[in-house]
Amino acid sequence: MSHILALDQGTSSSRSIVFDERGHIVAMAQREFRQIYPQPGWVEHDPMEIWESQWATARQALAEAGLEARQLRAIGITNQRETTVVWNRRTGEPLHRAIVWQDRRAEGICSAWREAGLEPQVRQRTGLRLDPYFSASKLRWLLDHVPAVREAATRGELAFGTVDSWLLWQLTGGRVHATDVTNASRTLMYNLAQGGWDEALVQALGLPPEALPEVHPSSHLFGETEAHLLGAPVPVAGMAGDQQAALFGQAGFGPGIAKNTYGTGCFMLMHTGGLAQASTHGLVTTAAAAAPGQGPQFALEGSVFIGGAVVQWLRDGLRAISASSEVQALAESVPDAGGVMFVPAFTGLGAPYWDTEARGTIVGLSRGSTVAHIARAALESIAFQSAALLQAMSQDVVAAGGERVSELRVDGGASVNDLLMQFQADLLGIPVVRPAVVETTALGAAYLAGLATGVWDGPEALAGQWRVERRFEPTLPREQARERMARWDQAVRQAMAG
Ligand SMILES: Nc1ncnc2c1ncn2[C@@H]1O[C@H](COP(=O)(O)OP(=O)(O)O)[C@@H](O)[C@H]1O
Ligand SMILES: O=P(O)(O)OC[C@H](O)CO
Repeated sequence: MSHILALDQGTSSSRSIVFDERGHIVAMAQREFRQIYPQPGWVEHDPMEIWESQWATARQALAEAGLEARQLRAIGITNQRETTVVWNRRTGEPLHRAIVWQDRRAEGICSAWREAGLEPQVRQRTGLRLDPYFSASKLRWLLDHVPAVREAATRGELAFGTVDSWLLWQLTGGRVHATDVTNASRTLMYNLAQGGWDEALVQALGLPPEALPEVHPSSHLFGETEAHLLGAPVPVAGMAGDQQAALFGQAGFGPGIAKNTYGTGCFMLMHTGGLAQASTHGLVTTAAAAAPGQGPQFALEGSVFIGGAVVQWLRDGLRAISASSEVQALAESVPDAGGVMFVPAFTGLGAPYWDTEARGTIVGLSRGSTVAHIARAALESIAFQSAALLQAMSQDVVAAGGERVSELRVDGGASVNDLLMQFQADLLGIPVVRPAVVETTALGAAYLAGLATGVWDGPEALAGQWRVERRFEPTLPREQARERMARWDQAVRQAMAG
């Protein structure tokens, strides 16, 4: 039996999972690490904590699987995307804490770029928008504010990377500085149509091209780990950003397949095949992970900043529940939200609205409203935001003469909530499908690594491994679903107004 180790470096924890060749989980280890909030709107991680927590879970998962490193066929890496790490390529020393994707400090840099008229070329070349979410503005902030970063750049010693590159650098003992197309496509510097760093754009953004990693396909032999780290060298043969890896792990290998991950935020991706389709409805275009021989693949993506995090707010902010798992029972204790609408725009609104100024809003309260109605409205807000993404995707797809999505594949921590999944199906009017293996992110990374090392011949062999655990069929009449969406849109307008 062949085994693959997937390293899943997420925003709040590092996880390592050993899979066998049937895609079954053999062992898993997880470790949380520090979230650092130096100022409101800023979020940082310590790059050494990222690496050490990841390395520790890799050793632990191997031990729990009862395997030695030499018995592994390959390692696949998947990671929180956009998060920006800078280090000295001569000494290997990090030059600053990692600036996390959620961090909004580069807003001023983005507005200056917008004022300089860069937005149209950024959109056209990278498929993204000028938003501090993406890496380039974070790198520029580091160059502008941290003398050590600027000096390293002047000496040609600066290395920039997203978290995949940083882990690969550590795993290979500083021998390999590389990334994959999916991570590169989240930096604002990658040219989707040409496939590679966009030198003219990198120059226009005032960034040093020699600091960038080499870009390779996601299923590729990136390098071998240093023998002493795990006990034997192991090929690193797959790398992808976590949302693209999840699409791959959901057997999203070709056009028309859509998945939504319900974690802290929600990330919906729809595969568009070999076509890098531009969105005219507030989504971004991104590289999808591809199997060897498939050629470049793309997806439309929408990100919701506050998804499952609204349940954390019910727990920690409102103290309405003491554990996230209690939210379903509280919400089900009332037949509906009683007219309450909750827009959790705590940090502004992401796709498809893109409004940094919007703030959390609860409307429709009456004398009869209780905390149960608010909890129900909070859960519903996750589904409303996701429905707005799917609506935008359908509009884009139909405008390009394509087919609407026929079902939504789901995963992530909040996808265990049956009430939420049923409401999602009701709003969308299409089935919502939850697979048996919900660790789709790590599975996708394992698939990419296994495909590059001959564990599987091609995506056809993997499509057969995808199994449905539960299918939620829509039951709400479409007219009622439309009315509810209209009320949601109205509540969003109120959140955006103030
Ligand atoms: N039963 C539940 N119902 C709704 N949300 C839940 C439930 N259990 C966990 N969550 C939410 O899921 C999120 C965690 O999901 P996870 O996929 O681990 O997130 P991440 O990868 O972003 O850290 C948290 O925001 C939590 O509030
Ligand atoms: O680490 P996660 O699962 O919260 O995912 C973060 C995303 O990749 C950010 O774009």
